[in-house]
Amino acid sequence: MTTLSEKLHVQPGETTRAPSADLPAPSAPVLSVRDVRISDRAGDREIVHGVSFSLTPGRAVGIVGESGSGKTLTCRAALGILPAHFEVTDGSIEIDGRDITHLSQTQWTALRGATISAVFQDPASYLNPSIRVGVQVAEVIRVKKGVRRREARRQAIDLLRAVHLRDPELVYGQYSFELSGGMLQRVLIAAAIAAGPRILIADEATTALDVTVQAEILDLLADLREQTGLALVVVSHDLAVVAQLCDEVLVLRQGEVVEQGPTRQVLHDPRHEYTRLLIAEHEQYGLEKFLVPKEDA
Ligand SMILES: Nc1ncnc2c1ncn2[C@@H]1O[C@H](COP(=O)(O)OP(=O)(O)OP(=O)(O)O)[C@@H](O)[C@H]1O
Repeated sequence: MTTLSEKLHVQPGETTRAPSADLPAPSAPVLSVRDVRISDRAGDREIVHGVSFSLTPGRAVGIVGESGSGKTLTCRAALGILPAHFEVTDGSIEIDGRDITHLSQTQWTALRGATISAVFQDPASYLNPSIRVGVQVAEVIRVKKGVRRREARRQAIDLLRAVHLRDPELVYGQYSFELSGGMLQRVLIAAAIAAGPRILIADEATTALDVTVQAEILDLLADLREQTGLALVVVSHDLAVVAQLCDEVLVLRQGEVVEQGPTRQVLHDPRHEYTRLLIAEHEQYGLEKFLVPKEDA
């Protein structure tokens, strides 16, 4: 069975980022996506028709749009894990100023996890049901940081505490079936931030959770962003999630960015008919409670 390290695409040799004179200034973008186009070679069709955004540390960008609009493919391109026969056919993706669209698998292993990481929907599917969850997080730490098992265990417990799991020692020894969906997503977030990435992609990470737990996970992501300068890419079909977390939003429809701008501006004063439609659909879920009136913003 594949391990959590493999599922998170973590390879030995990835190390936690150490401060370096080579690092760009804190305000320089950690992620720049410029006019990225993604095609399906098998079907000979372009799926994503030019997406651009830029993310500096501690900022959050949201990508919203209907199912199949290309949100996940855009994220997978930034993670270097596009499905077979998909490729970036135009544009560029830079992480820390380095173009990553043509990296080899080996070059990717030095970057992924330690610089850019991700959490997806359905956290249970990323965990092995027959191994204690804490051991799986510790294994990610051991592989990434090359530390001994005892130290990896200590750091795993610290991380479980950092993602606000009550009684992290107890959780460390539990199996995935003993934990709720919200707890499992916290465990996955702990694993995703284990090597101190600068960018975290949260792709429908709260979609399967009930509203209260979803709010707690969103608070956790907001805390991480504030306290560690983590930059977030938040993919959601739920505008309320994006309204709560993101500074900027991109509205995707059929692979096309139909609207993009500061979240409040786009959600208060949508220019595109499709954005208006999305907002109308979400009003019943209480979107307005996340939107501070413009004059108070
Ligand atoms: N592994 C794959 N194999 C074949 N086609 C795919 C694959 N992944 C995505 N696609 C196609 O690419 C298009 C964009 O998919 P993507 O997953 O990026 O959409 P999305 O906006 O994230 O949708 P959802 O909200 O349903 O996840 C889809 O229409 C789908 O047909």
